[in-house]
Amino acid sequence: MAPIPTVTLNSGYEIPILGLGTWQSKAGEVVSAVEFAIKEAGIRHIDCAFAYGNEKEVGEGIKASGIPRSELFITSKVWSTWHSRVEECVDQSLANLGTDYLDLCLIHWPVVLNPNGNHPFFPTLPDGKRDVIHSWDLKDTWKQLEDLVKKGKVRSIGVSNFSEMNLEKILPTAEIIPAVNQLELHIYNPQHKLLAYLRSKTIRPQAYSPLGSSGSPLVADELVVKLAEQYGVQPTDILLGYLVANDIITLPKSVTPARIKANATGPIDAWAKLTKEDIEKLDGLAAAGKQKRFIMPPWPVDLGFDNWG
Ligand SMILES: NC(=O)C1=CN([C@@H]2O[C@H](COP(=O)(O)OP(=O)(O)OC[C@H]3O[C@@H](n4cnc5c(N)ncnc54)[C@H](OP(=O)(O)O)[C@@H]3O)[C@@H](O)[C@H]2O)C=CC1
Ligand SMILES: O=C[C@H](O)[C@@H](O)[C@@H](O)[C@H](O)C(=O)O
Repeated sequence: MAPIPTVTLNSGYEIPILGLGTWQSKAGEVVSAVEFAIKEAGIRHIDCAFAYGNEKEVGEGIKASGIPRSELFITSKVWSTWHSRVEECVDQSLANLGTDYLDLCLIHWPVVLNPNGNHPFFPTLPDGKRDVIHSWDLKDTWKQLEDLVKKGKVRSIGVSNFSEMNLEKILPTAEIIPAVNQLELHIYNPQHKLLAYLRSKTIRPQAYSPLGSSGSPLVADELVVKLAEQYGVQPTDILLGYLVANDIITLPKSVTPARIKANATGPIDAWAKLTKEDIEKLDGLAAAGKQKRFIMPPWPVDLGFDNWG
């Protein structure tokens, strides 16, 4: 099995271009999924988050794989109720994952939720809306992450779900430029303008929900099905290969062994087969009327994204 190619982050560290997503992977399924991904599918990159509530089981899967920690790339994310307590959040992720450092740690969302509200993860106000602290300055969250790099608890730091508007809130005072911005990226939400901005700042994009999230709805797209038939590959290979061809770090989630294996190998072959014209056609689908986001939590604030809502 050929190793999955890596790309270099602005921090100098290498990251495998394909990883395994773990959001909504049930505790009872994720241990064996992670073990299988590492042992049998050549996956070395696992995308986790404190808020997913399954990092302990992900850690068990990592341990069961028997692969040395130094060969793995593990990402976690600081949840919105922990912006004022970044180290506390990261320490819990480290303990759950059974490691003493993260390869990458992200701010999960550029929205701060009340740490003293009516729920530890999703506090709400009496009107049912999320209980957001509007006065918090995102650069203070970023500074805490920079301090964790200095302490050796995290190697690279980045953001997730940040528009240009929110990146501009941290970049002027940042000592460390974010290594990545993890975003919803796929054929129906390619965010071309934001990607050009990120590249101008050396920030690498990471694609979440590359298959359209739960149930992988994007596999039914007409052009994707046509290209898959033409090249004798799976529609998922076209969806993931398209992102990899655009130099985007891609994070498909699965708890199904055959799919985990297919997602780790197929896209690299598909990437080699896709022509410039194929990529241009896939790049143009959203502008031609198929623009769609699948992940739009009810944040009661403007995130500064095009095509939100
Ligand atoms: N930063 C953020 O805010 C976010 C980050 N993420 C990250 O990105 C990851 C991926 O995104 P996610 O939203 O989970 O969705 P994906 O686009 O990865 O789709 C996951 C779905 O596709 C199915 N699937 C996977 N592989 C195949 C295949 N080869 N053939 C058919 N179906 C397949 C899975 O089923 P099954 O598991 O049953 O096999 C699951 O239902 C997350 O798990 C998480 O790590 C996601 C959303 C937001
Ligand atoms: O990483 C996954 C997603 O960001 C997920 O954590 C959120 O969409 C969350 O369910 C929410 O409702 O805000």
